Amino acid sequence: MKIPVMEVFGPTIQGEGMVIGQKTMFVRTGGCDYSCSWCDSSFTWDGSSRSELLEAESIIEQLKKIGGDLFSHVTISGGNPALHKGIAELVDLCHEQGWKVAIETQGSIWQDWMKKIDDITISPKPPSSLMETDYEKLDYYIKQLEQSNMSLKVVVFDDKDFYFAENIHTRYPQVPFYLQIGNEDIATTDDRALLATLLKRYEWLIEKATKSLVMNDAKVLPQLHTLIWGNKRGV
Ligand SMILES: C[S@@+](CC[C@H](N)C(=O)[O-])C[C@H]1O[C@@H](n2cnc3c(N)ncnc32)[C@H](O)[C@@H]1O
Ligand SMILES: Nc1nc2[nH]cc(C(=O)O)c2c(=O)[nH]1
Ligand code: SF4
Ligand SMILES: [Mg+2]
Repeated sequence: MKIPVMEVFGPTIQGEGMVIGQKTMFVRTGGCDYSCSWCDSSFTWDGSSRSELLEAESIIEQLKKIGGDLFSHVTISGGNPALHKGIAELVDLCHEQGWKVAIETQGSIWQDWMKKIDDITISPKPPSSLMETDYEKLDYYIKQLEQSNMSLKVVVFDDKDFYFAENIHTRYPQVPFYLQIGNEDIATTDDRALLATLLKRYEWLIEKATKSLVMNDAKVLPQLHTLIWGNKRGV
């Protein structure tokens, strides 16, 4: 079953969430059921770039061609990779190669192959995204993954987003929880100015978390790749 692929890149480091710092390859799929106001990967769904329809075997070939033997971990992101049934096969083939597989999704569409994933990041969207979370679907998702290595990650831009994050963490207290700073300027090429802004935002979010009783067990992170490479694509 074919999968729409926007880009395959790496090895680089996972810049976000539960396995931050992990050396990994990325497979970025096309298409999303959301359209977040601040999406840093909108080229996956806004029609500005084209995807290539690939069988899982071809994606494995691409990974080997681009990454050589310099990796043992593959992160599937998007867009929303949960749109694609064909990823079941891709995950199996990665595992046959001895690679671990991580996924980034917003938790809006369930696929049974989700249970095969080694590191699952579910990232519900706060009010600033202008998206609406379907809590019935999210409850089902979290329930299905009870036995899995899963985490929740909420991107925070403002106080309302932080309140949303507190609610998510309170609703699923048993799930490891990550706060991530939002990047408000996804177009700038001025890396130094962006770095300064992001570090200020990080300081602000740390301050919010340290003052919140609800966040006593939360982890607060920046997007590490953005601190290093700015808005560059494919890193
Ligand atoms: C591009 S999304 C793709 C996966 C999936 N659609 C999702 O949103 O979880 C990957 C991660 O980047 C985060 N992200 C997107 N735009 C961002 C921004 N401007 N600042 C910080 N994080 C952002 C998303 O919240 C998500 O956690
Ligand atoms: N280095 C790096 N880490 C990431 N973590 C999540 C990413 C994503 O776009 O899903 C991403 C990305 O694009 N690059
Ligand atoms: S859910 Fe993810 S890929 Fe889709 S629009 Fe939002 S941030 Fe972008
Ligand atoms: Mg990204």
